[in-house]
Amino acid sequence: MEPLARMKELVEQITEHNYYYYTLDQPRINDADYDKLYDELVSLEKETGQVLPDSPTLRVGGELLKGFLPYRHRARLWSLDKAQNQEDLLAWHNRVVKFVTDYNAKNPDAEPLPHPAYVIELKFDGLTLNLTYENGELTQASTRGNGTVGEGILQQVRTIRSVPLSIPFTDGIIEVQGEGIMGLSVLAKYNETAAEPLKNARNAAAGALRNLNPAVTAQRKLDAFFYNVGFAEGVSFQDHAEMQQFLRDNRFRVNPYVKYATTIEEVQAELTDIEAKRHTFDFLIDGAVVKVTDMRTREALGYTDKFPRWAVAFKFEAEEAATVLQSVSWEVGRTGKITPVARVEAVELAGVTVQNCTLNNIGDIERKGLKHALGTLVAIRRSNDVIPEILGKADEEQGEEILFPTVCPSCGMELEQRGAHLFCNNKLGCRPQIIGRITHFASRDAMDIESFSIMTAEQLYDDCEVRDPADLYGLVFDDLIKLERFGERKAQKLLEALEKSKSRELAAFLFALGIPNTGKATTKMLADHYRSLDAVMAATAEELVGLPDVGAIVAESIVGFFQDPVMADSIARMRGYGVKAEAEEAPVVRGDSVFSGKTVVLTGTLPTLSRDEAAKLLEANGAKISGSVSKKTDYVLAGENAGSKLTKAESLGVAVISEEEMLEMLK
Ligand SMILES: NC(=O)c1ccc[n+]([C@@H]2O[C@H](COP(=O)([O-])OP(=O)(O)OC[C@H]3O[C@@H](n4cnc5c(N)ncnc54)[C@H](O)[C@@H]3O)[C@@H](O)[C@H]2O)c1
Ligand SMILES: [Zn+2]
Repeated sequence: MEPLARMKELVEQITEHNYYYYTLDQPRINDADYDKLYDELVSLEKETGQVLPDSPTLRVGGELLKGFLPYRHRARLWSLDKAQNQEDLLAWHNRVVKFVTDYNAKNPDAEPLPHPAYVIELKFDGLTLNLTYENGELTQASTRGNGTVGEGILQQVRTIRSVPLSIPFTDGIIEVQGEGIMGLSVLAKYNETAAEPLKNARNAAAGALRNLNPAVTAQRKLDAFFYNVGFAEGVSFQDHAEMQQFLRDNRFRVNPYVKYATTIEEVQAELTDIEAKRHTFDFLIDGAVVKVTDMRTREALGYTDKFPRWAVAFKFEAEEAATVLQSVSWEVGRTGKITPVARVEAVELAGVTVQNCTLNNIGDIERKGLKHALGTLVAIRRSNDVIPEILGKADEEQGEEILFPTVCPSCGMELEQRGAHLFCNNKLGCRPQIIGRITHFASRDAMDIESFSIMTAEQLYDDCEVRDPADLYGLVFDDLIKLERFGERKAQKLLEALEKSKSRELAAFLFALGIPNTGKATTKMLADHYRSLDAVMAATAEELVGLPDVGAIVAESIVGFFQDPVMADSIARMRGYGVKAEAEEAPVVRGDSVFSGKTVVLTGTLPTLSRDEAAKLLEANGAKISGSVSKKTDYVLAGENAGSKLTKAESLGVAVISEEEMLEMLK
């Protein structure tokens, strides 16, 4: 196709997408695909040296919605130049450095511009807000609109609790800019009871702020972060930090995640760090923004038609895509829970090919409006390190119905619905459940039965009638030797490993049992507290709820588990075979250490100690180890790739120490 014809086509398509995205808050394609079209247009314009008069590359944002009063911003609102990768970022940095060098050479008499230093902020994914304060009173709030004129949404913005209605600065008019957002936990909570669940926090925030009924906006419980003073009478700032301080002093919510860097290498390292942490924030970000800190340099650099030359948005790899939902299968887990697993048409997502997605449970399928979505386009997202999840339908088309099973796909037993989940209760006769339970029982953090794998569990189920972890202890040499791929040595080794496991301590044994809703931290705590299996088994729900990190659901799970005759019988048989499950001897505790009586949380990978070793060492010095960070935490011991616990510690002002510092403190 002729470049010009293709450009016309692209202008038309992008204009249409912009309308759906900016005006209706109902994007029809995902951002990655949109960016591809946009980039193609930009490069064609460069190649041909021509820009069509109605090209979207000339504009910021979109059309105004009728029903809102137009508002003319006192200072223009800009879009941001984009860097898709480190190379783009470096090119931007080089342009800035060159500009500053040339500028200083050309203006020998003026005070030279400083060597560029940068600030890195998160790029919040919500709706741009411009707030106007006159003599200290909030008098107007508007969307970005086309950058010059936006829509007045004062009534809507007033519903955001963190937006100040009046501020200490009362000497004239100022305009501050920020982003209206919906917290991810707020969105999840809203969706729990919503008749129509919201798919995405960005659209939820943008849609609420541009809803003509402020009562709807209020229900969404929005929040906002502010990052810029766009216009101010009689106020000027030397650098970004000073401007931020002004925002804070005037009680605007400024996001705590702000980093300063003096070299581009530091900027690059910071960007990598933010991308790794992106899922630990309770709000959506689609990148990070790098800005020159010095205000005189910003002014000298100036603006293009569309964006400031002193800032660049570093975009993260897309983590959302649309693809066809092909089928749904049902998997039985070790607790009997039935999980729907979706097969989708292969699609590229953040660098990996995705074919399977989780759907969580039947309640989730209904809540996300997916009941009739087979064969249609769905939106998928990769979150953290779990397998991708389906967010909802990607278009209006009706597909075939996803039929929910009434009997177990594996054993045929009738299923029971508990809450949003389906369960197969056939604990003694449902193969995948039993194999899952036995494999978990043998795993490293549990009974640590060496060389045991899921394959071993399958073989033992099929050929030795092992139906319960207790059956493992009844196995003899003659049973094992007849198994495929089992030689004398292997059979002997497994028997020895089983024998050895009988001495595993109580905490490991409790974890091995696989009590629903109880992880390693909880079973360890139970073992430390009760110090005997009989005492744990006799604990009441009331008693359990009084223990750290145990809520009503966990307490009920524990009590219910030990009341189940199948489990009680299994435990009795194991003890009959000689499984001890005794508490570890209480370590000798030093009372005079700095950690004595302190609560410590461990996170990330430590340079020399394993987390367990560090925890033991701290406990021997009188510390209490906890699984979650709160105001009561005294120290967070953080290693590499520390995630949300570190972020939380920083936001609560809890002391963060490294392994080296801990060892120093123990001297
Ligand atoms: N899917 C679609 O149909 C569709 C359509 C249009 C645009 N888009 C997406 O939107 C992007 C373009 O968006 P744009 O021009 O509205 O915005 P932009 O990416 O150019 O970014 C500018 C905006 O970033 C926001 N921002 C967030 N944090 C900030 C910070 N710390 N400092 C400064 N600004 C910050 C501001 O609100 C500002 O208006 C595209 O790349 C595309 O991904 C998607
Ligand atoms: Zn079953």
